[in-house]
Parts: sequence; structure tokens; C-alpha cells
Amino acid sequence: MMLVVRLGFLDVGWLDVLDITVVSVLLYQIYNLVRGSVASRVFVGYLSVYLFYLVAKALGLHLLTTILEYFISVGALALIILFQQEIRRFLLLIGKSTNIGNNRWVRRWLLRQAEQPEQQTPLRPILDACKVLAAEFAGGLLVLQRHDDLSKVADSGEQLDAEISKPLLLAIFNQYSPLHDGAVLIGEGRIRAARCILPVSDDAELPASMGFRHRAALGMSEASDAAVVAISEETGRLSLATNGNLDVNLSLHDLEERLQRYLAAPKA
Ligand SMILES: Nc1ncnc2c1ncn2[C@@H]1O[C@H](COP(=O)(O)OP(=O)(O)OP(=O)(O)O)[C@@H](O)[C@H]1O
Repeated sequence: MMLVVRLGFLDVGWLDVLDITVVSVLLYQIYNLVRGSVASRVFVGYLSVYLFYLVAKALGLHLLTTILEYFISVGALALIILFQQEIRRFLLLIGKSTNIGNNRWVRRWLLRQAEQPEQQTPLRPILDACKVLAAEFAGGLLVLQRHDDLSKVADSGEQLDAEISKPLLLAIFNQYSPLHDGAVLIGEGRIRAARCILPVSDDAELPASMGFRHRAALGMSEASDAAVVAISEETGRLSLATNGNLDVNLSLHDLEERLQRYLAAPKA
């Protein structure tokens, strides 16, 4: 192995540098995922036990080492159960950034699919409906699909495939409508479905005042590249979730600008 430096008795090669860099990046990502949650304390506790185990092993304390070994192997299983939400988020993050089937060039050159002209979603009727829903404190949740496939979300609700219109959106979110609960999915220039169930975010930093509508908006934006508009039933406030960020209390003008910018941005 090619040497980079020799530190006394320690030879450091390029592979060691690569190894340490990859482990550091992974540990940093894990820290980011568990930061602020109860799981972070469990994680630190587990690491402490592991360090204690290494010390006991180095000192040759056989009985203690055996007990800690059992504890650590059972603990690994417990960690998977405790961290299931974080592991899911981590895998979703990887899946999102390596979703090659969604990549334009892969689709075009490898899968030999003809490039479909993207259907533009008309924003005007959506914004007009949001304005009324906000003014009337009716509440609403609208998912605006971009490139990611949201068939599962569509399947969770009632299929519509209707033209996007302000009166139809208002009719859906009318409190007496059987479709008003859940989210409306808008994609490919159509209202695809209503009454859809969205994944709920478990972000510990979201204020307690935010209920499940806003958690669902954030969750959907964490799991896909969709833009999600939430209209609060309690306050009439407009919020927009994109890429795992929730912008709250937006004016209609701000919402329009952000939506236009986000939907027009090229695919990451
Ligand atoms: N996971 C979800 N998927 C789709 N819709 C949801 C989900 N969770 C909540 N909703 C919708 O949000 C509505 C309101 O939920 P909740 O009152 O908990 O949210 P909130 O954020 O406090 O909203 P508001 O500010 O409007 O009161 C529900 O009746 C439902 O229609």
C-alpha cells in the first residue's frame, strides 16, 4: 500500500485516508439524521458502551468483554427497531438521489424512451382556489407533482383525472364534500386524485403548533420532489413545502413566486 505519512509506529496509506473520510461522512450523515431526536441520545449511549467494550477488550478483562459483546449484539437489533424512522429517511434520501430511472439522460439513452413533452401545470386556478380557501379558513392540502412518480400517493385516494379548475378545487375542499379530507394530487396538467394520504414527517424541529396537515406537507416534500401547499384551517395561513423545507405564513404573491421558481427549475 502506498504510504502517505508515517506517524511513529503508525503507517498511514491512501486507503486509510479514504476509509476515514468515508466513515466520517457516514457518521456525519447519521448525526444529521438523528440530531434533536430521542434516538440521538440512544445512539450516543450505544457508542459509549462500544467504546467501553473496546477499552475492556484492550485491558484483557475477559468476563466484562463477554458480557458487553452480548449486550452490543442484542443492542444492534434494538437499534434497528429504535431507528426505523431514521433508517427509512436515510434510505429514502439515497433512493431519491440515485433514482436513475427518473433521470432524463438515462431515460433517453439507456431506456430508449422518447422524451415526453412535460405537461405544464396551470398555476392560476390553483392559486385562485388557495386564495379563497385561505380567506374562508376552509383548509387544504395540494401536492404539485414534478418529476418523481407519485402513483402510490394517487392510489391511496380517489382517482379523478380532471381538468384543473378553481371551482372544482373549491368543491373538493368544501367541508361537506366526501373528498375534502386528505390531499389533492395535481400532476401532468390534471387533478389526478383527491383524498390522498401523504407520508407524515417526524421532524422534531417542527413547532408543536403545526398539526398533521403541515407534517404531511413536509413529509411529502421529504419523500419526493413535489411541491406541497398547505392551507391552515385554523389560521388561513398558506405554507409551501419543498425539498424537506416548510415555508410558513406566505402571502399569495410569495407563494406564486416560489411555486413558479420551483416548478420551473431544472431537475436536480
Ligand atoms: N397524512 C396525511 N395525509 C393527508 N392529509 C392529511 C394527513 N394528515 C392530516 N391531513 C389532513 O389535514 C387535516 C387537518 O389535520 P390537523 O388539524 O392535524 O392539521 P393542522 O396542521 O393542525 O391543520 P390546521 O392548521 O388546518 O388546523 C386532516 O383533517 C386531513 O384532511
